[in-house]
Amino acid sequence: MVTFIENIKMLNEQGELVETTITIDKGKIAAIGEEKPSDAEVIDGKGNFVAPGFVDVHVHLREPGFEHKETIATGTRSAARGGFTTICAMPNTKPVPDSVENLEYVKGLIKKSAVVRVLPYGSLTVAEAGEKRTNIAELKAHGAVAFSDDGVGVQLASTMYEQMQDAAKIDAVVVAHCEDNSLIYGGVMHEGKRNKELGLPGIPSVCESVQIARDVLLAEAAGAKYHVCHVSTKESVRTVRDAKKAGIRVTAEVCPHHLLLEDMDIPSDDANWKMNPPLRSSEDKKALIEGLLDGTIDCIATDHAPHTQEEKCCGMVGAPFGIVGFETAFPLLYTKFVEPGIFTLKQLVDWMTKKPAEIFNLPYGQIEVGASADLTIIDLNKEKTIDANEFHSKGRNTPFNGWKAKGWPVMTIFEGNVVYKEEE
Ligand SMILES: NC(=O)N[C@@H](CC(=O)O)C(=O)O
Ligand SMILES: [Zn+2]
Repeated sequence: MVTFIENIKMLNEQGELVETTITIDKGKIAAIGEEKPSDAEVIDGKGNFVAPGFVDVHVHLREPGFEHKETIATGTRSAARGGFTTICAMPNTKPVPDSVENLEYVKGLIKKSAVVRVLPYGSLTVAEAGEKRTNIAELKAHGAVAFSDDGVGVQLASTMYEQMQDAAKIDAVVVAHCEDNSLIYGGVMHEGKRNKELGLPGIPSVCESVQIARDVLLAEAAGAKYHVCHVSTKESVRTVRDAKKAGIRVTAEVCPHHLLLEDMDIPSDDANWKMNPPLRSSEDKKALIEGLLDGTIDCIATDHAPHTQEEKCCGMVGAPFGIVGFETAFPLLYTKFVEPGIFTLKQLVDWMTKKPAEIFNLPYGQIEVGASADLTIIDLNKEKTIDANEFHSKGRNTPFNGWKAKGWPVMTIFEGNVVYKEEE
């Protein structure tokens, strides 16, 4: 069946919005800017903006093992509502995809219930325990998109180095949650001014940056492609910038919440403000924005990390780290950065589509003839108050509840099929 989207605007290379049409045939983009084929089913774009389906390289779907927090079905419906059509699932599940058998099991679950494309990570170590190395060549051959022990840092330099050496041989990307366990000090938020006011234990910035510094040197020695998860501090940005200047193959992501919030915004001992890495200082936030703008940071990833309300009920100490992200990412970033002219619309869209796809060598994130028909239609003028109770995710854990934002996805198309449509 042929689908024809009319009355739609897309970004051109110059970053201007131009009116166009998109013809979809057998799940692929068949034509851009052409006339309606006679037999086509028509979607009225209502003058809205069409972006490539968003690509998120850092998400937690919780299944298998933690279905009380999220399932592949709810997580991917949440992704679709946020405009995401390709998401890379972190391996901190039970079991961890650390063997071909476990990876195949996870792939089977994805096949059964995902409504958007889910690309699973393989872990770097068995059970993400940091000790025994996984066979990444074998995992890559069975479809692991990249390799990470996200949720924890790889503590031993030798483990990281040896995995990077193996990754370099097969051109796989090593993706790191950077956190030195000896520098966490039982912290639940950033070590600065606000944690003292709230009487809560702090995590110093150096806990992150020291491991990035180690890893970029290991990546240089191994000749590996290395990607840093959720960069949160100014020292981390500087370290990545210096490493890039030195020719090291490093890329980095930043999360919406680290661009939008800082530790002083935390209103009280409320676990909906607890995530790892934590919200840092206002100088850190500024450095992250500068890092994106000067190309030090390559892309935006949500780190969608659902937890139950019971787990998040009773203050930060004892609650798990993490906040949900899919259903608020684009409108918040559009409202706070594109509307005031800090980012252009093209920059924001590229950081959420083309750029992450490039890092992981994925053939997605661009609207072009022959590509998978993964599209997000966005009403840039629509304003709405964020209501966590409306989320398609099981998670309600967000610090953005009650925020007003503009630029809401109204329809998400994955492989030519509508997987999300806003209720009118
Ligand atoms: N980011 C978080 O605060 N939590 C993530 C783990 C992670 O991404 O490090 C989770 O799995 O809950
Ligand atoms: Zn992490």
